[in-house]
Amino acid sequence: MSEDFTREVELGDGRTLTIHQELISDVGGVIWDSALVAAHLFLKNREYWMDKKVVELGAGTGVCGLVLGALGAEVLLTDLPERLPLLEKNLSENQHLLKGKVHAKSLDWLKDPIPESFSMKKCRPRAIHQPARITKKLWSSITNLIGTAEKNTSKLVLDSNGLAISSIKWNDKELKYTIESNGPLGQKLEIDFGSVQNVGSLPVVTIAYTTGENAAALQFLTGEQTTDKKAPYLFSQCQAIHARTIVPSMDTPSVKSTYSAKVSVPKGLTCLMSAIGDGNTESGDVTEYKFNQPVAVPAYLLAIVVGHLEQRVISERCAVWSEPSVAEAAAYEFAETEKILKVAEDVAGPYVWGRYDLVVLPATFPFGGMENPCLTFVTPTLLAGDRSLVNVIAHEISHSWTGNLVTNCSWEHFWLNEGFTVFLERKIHGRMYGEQERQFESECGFQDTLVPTVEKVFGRNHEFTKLVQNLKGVDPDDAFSCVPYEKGSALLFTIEQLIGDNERFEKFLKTYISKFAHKSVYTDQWKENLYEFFSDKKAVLDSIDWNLWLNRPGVPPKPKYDSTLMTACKQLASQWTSSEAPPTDSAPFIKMGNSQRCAVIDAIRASGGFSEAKMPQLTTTYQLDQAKNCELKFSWLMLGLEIQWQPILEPSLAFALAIGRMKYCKPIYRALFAWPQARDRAIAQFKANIPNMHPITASVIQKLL
Ligand SMILES: CC/C=C\C/C=C\C[C@@H](O)/C=C/C=C/C=C\[C@@H](O)CCCC(=O)O
Ligand SMILES: [Zn+2]
Repeated sequence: MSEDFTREVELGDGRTLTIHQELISDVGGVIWDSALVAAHLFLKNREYWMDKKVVELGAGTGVCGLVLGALGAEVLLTDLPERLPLLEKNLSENQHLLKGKVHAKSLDWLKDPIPESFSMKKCRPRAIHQPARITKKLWSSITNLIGTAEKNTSKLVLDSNGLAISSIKWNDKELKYTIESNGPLGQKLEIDFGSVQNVGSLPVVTIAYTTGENAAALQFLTGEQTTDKKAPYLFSQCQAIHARTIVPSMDTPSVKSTYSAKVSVPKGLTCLMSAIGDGNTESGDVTEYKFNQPVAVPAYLLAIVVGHLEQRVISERCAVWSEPSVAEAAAYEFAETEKILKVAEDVAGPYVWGRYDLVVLPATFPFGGMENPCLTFVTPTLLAGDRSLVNVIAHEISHSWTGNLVTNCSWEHFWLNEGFTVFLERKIHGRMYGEQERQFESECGFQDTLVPTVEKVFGRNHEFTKLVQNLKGVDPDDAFSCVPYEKGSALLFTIEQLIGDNERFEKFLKTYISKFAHKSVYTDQWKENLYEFFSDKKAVLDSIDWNLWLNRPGVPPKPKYDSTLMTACKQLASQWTSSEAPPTDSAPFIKMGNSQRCAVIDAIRASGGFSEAKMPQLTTTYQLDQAKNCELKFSWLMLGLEIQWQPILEPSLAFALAIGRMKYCKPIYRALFAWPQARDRAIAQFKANIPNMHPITASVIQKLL
């Protein structure tokens, strides 16, 4: 919509407020309507407001401020400096209607106290009660180099979701465009080139837009919600289909493009992106950062983080960024990053991305890690203090080849990203800690993660237990699980065993990566390449039931693992499950590595029906309630929840509240919602915490209800 328009707000006493669209023009129709809805909600609760001395509204609430002013309230509106002229213009145009005083002042979001989001119990339209934060709308205009348009190109179709487009130009000429709903997947933005001649080979389209208030890819945190509780914070999560909530794009992994960006943030905050930093300049109270990503990437790998960050150098090409209070812990935890990267290059080939930095995000980050190029995002739950969870770093580093270089062409073939990456991650683990460890990690993944997910979470006939899935009409976030990771890596493990030559299989991996680098692939392309490389092993490959592995639901045939380490775990577990007199000596457990300790607890879980009576002794013998390692703590919590052991309730609620990593909070909430005695408390806790949760996490947990 590019025409200007005004909206009327009936005040209910014969007077009408006229409000120009440009007051919130930078967010356009979507938010404009929610602001009007909020205004009408305010009107419905006028008596509630009239007893307020001064109502203080956060950013983006000018419309409601006007309504309250018209009703006689004294209102103090804070908003971003660049919006004040709009606000003041609207105030003066409606001055004759304002019974109360409405003041507008510039929001200095680093210094101003966050306006108390007053407790308007009766109606809390979320769009209103956002305390003043980092600009809720990510102002941006992008210049899209569309590249050489085909001769008869007349239209460009992009994905959008909640973006407020204010103009689209070809060089300086306005282009016509339409926005059509695409259901829950957002909107289809169709730009019509037909009205202009093709000027030269590099048509440049400039789209001026802003993101919506609730862009799913973005989490805005107030200072209070960060680890250090100092400065506001912003981070993105675009995978799988959220890039379209922050940039008009071909939001599919089958399209790749380079990108550059200029980002202005308030002085004192650092901005990083999934790209190479290209310097920054300060002017006044703003710092402008420039970035360049010269390697073509799919839209889901666009990433940005803004916060009070400190850097710790690990090597010439590796560093870790975090809020100051965790900087030393992060530097220690991830000190081996360069070593892991070198092993990965040996397995997969040259590292093409230049830098490999890590940024430790606040606890609301929904995933263990996200493989954003040049800048892996990680959860603070990896800060175990003993480097016992750096397999996630090996995983995200491996994505530099499988996923970021060779990319699944669509989310139905997600296993080409994740199954291969888990396989590479464990190859690195094997190189660093021995083949038995690789076999053990692989068996844990199959036995303790894949099997319970298929059998207990989805059911063995569920579509999402297939390797290649049909996701038509499905939000990939809802289909996300360990299946592509563990079923995919188990298939590769099986093939490698059948080929009977690990070295030769690793050569195949390297060749496959080199052949499909910078491309997007689908399963049959990979399979064809496999047969080509092992043309002398056709009979062996034909012995694989491909339809069962690729297209059938359920648990696949279990590969043959070296179970030396797993057997030790199962033996210790059986001392707890089978004998009346469980062990009292913690030494055998303490001597084990963290993965083995988790395997002991998971084996007890898998035995089914572990006696509640033994939980106190198990907990104290191994001090599980004090576990610093989140993987071990999670296994213990799930054991207690699965047998509905009363003392597990409080620690489970506390863990799910503090940790936004879905690998943990989703199964914990699912178990709490299924426990009659815990359900109401868990639902109340979840709903109260939604404003502090990542939008993706909140949406996924909401669907468990
Ligand atoms: C079959 C599902 C198809 C596509 C799903 C794609 C993306 C789902 C979206 O939710 C994003 C997932 C991001 C995952 C990031 C990191 C993982 O590798 C680790 C997740 C588990 C963990 O927390 O360790
Ligand atoms: Zn991954």
